[in-house]
Order: sequence, then C-alpha cells, then structure tokens
Amino acid sequence: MADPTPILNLQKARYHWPGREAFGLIVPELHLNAGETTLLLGASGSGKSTLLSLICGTVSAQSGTVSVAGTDISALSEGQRDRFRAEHIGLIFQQFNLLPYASVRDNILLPLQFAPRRRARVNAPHDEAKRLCLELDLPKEVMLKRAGTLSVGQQQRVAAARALIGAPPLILADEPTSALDAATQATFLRLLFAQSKRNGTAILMVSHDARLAKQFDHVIEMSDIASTLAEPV
Ligand SMILES: Nc1ncnc2c1ncn2[C@@H]1O[C@H](COP(=O)(O)OP(=O)(O)OP(=O)(O)O)[C@@H](O)[C@H]1O
Repeated sequence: MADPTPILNLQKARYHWPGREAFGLIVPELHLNAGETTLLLGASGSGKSTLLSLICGTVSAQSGTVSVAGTDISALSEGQRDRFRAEHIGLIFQQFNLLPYASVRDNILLPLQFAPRRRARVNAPHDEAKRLCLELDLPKEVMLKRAGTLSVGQQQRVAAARALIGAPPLILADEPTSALDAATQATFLRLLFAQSKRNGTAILMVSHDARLAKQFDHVIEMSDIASTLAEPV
C-alpha cells in the first residue's frame, strides 16, 4: 500500500504562553496521515488545547516546525495563518461557537465566506448545507431556525457541518462531545466520521475520555508525544 500523504507534521515544536513562564509545551515529533481520525488523550492542563492552537495557527511556535498539508505555518505571518486556517482547517470548539442569532444554514456556510478555494469546492452551498444536515441527522426544519434555539446535541451537529463544509483536509475538534451522554457521543462520532471519510478529511480530536478510543483509527497520549517545561522555552 502506498504511503498516505501526511496532513500534519510537527518537528521540535516549542511554545509557551506569553507571560506564563510556568508552562511550556515541547512536541519533538507528531505526524498524522491524510484522511485518518486520531484521538489525542491527556489530563486536564497537559496542553491539549495549546497544541490545537499551535496546529490551527492561532499561536505560532517559538521554535521548530508545524506543517499542515505541507505548509510550515510557523513561518507564516498572523494574517497568512488566518487565511491558511480558513482554507484548510475546520474547527469544532468545545462550546461550538455558533452565531446564536444567525440561522443554522448561515452558520454552516460561514467558513466559505473567508476561504475562496474552499468555497470553490462547493457547487451549490445551500444544497450542500442541507445535505450535511441530513447526513448528520438534523431535521430539515432546523435549516432556517436560529442556531441558539437548538438543543446542545443539535448545535454540536451544526458545528460539525460547519467544519465539514468545503471539505477542508483537516478538522480539529476540542472535546466537542463532553456535554453529551455516551450513546449520543458515539452516534455523533459515527456520523461525523462517515462525512470526513467521504471527503478525505483527517480529524484530530482532543479529549480526556478514553471511552471514545475504539471509534478512532489512532489514539495517542499527550504524555507520549509532548513534554512540558517549567522554564521559558
Ligand atoms: N490563552 C492562554 N493564555 C495563557 N495561558 C494559557 C492559555 N491557554 C492555556 N494556558 C495555560 O496552558 C497550560 C495548558 O493548558 P491547556 O488548556 O492547553 O491544557 P488542556 O490539556 O487542554 O486542559 P483541559 O483538558 O483542562 O482543557 C495551562 O497551564 C493553562 O493555564
């Protein structure tokens, strides 16, 4: 079998939050293949969200490389990283970060506004938003409802549709299932992965819930890939 293309490659990446000398993250090496799903487990405070921030480029490594889809984003300016993220990365946040007064459809279509190449991959955006809602088991009546009126489980699916639209090569998800019971979490992941596999989108999800592990292609522990520092890096 041919080697899958890497979607993510970190080499000797180091980061500490400005003014927070007590915490520093070092990732000697992390490699993820295109189209695969990976669960990153780690205790609270181990730096999982910090690592996601490095990968999506909201913060930049102080040294080392962070390559996403072949581009070292740590060499880009902040504006370039923002544009790169919009084109290449779908995000599912812990609190979903939907616009509560905007319709479900407008929430799902939002990432396409800032990413012309991602937009160009979607022939009929309204139809694609509808298709994603159906595939994620959202009733079709929700499309024109305000996102803030939906249940937590429905909002999570809208957040997933927003991340999936335009088939970005990578989706990053920060504990998006923690507010839901185990059966609802399992169904959510099954529906999400069916769509990400269809698109060839890789998923990196961080969690401290090891019960999710069996649904993923790979499981990695924060303590195996990263170390933390007590001094500035
Ligand atoms: N925006 C920030 N500014 C300053 N320090 C931060 C920021 N975000 C995280 N930290 C610090 O970085 C360290 C690691 O936190 P991080 O949120 O990355 O861990 P985590 O593994 O995601 O934790 P949790 O599972 O509780 O969300 C903590 O000491 C935290 O206080």
